[in-house]
Amino acid sequence: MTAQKLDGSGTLKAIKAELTERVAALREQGVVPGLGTVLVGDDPGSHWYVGAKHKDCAEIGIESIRVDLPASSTQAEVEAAIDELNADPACTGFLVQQPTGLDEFALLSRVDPDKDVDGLHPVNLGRLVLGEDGSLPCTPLGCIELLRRHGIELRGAEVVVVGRGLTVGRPMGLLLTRRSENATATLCHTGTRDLAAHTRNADVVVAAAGVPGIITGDMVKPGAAVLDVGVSRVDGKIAGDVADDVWETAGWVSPNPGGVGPMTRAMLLVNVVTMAERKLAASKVPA
Ligand SMILES: Nc1nc2c(c(=O)[nH]1)N[C@@H](CN(C=O)c1ccc(C(=O)N[C@@H](CCC(=O)O)C(=O)O)cc1)CN2
Repeated sequence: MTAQKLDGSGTLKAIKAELTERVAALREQGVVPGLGTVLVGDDPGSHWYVGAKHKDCAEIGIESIRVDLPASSTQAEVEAAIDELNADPACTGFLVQQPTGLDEFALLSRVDPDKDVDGLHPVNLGRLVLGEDGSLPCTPLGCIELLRRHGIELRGAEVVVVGRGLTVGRPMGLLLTRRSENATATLCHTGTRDLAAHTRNADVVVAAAGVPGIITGDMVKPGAAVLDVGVSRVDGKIAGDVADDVWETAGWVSPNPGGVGPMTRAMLLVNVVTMAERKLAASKVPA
């Protein structure tokens, strides 16, 4: 048996087509959505990601505000760039591309929560815990949307998330256990005694440990869906958390590249457009 592909690249294309219509409707009402990015340093991967985000925006009618700063930038200089985007009315929302090599929590916390397109500001993570409206973190949201668009049922499913990082693992557990998803989520991490015992029982495995090949075929229930979130570089090539033999056991696998990465970009676009729509709706409410 060979697993079917959870096609992130194709899904990104479909989502862009849908968003193009929503952006056109906003523009007709005089609202031009704008995405800002702050990029620090010369990391080629980060440059590629930021370039791809702005290319996506251009394709669907979102304006771009790109702030690229040298690797020598201080915390204060990056915070000044954040303050400018917070105050810029042309910027619907923005993100600071990670990693920056600086105090990332301080940078994240400085972003206006209502302009936080990454959904990682402490206020937005709090809103997620409380079930209030706010931006949702792009990578875990992208995983859920990828499953939904391939007809994979989450309601009542056993989902094992491997990794407890702030950008994927922790918010993933919160998203999966919302009433709208109604999955049972288990968060595994380096302190988990028997990882395979958990993953073998899972209908869905989300591998976000950043350890190349940590999930092998013998650790997966036949027919399960396996999402490969980990991104490591081995000999200059992307290496995911999912070993090749998983394709022989699983029912569905997200390739890497071509799976969760493009979905992260798709959800970023969704967040920008949703923010612009919310601001427009709020401006119409009589005082
Ligand atoms: N502020 C943020 N920084 C980072 C985030 C984030 O969500 N917000 N996530 C990652 C990088 N990332 C988004 O910024 C990201 C990762 C991967 C992709 C993607 O489309 N990847 C392609 C392959 C690209 C390649 O060949 O290198 C794929 O998977 O097909 C987009 C965005 C860390 N930083």
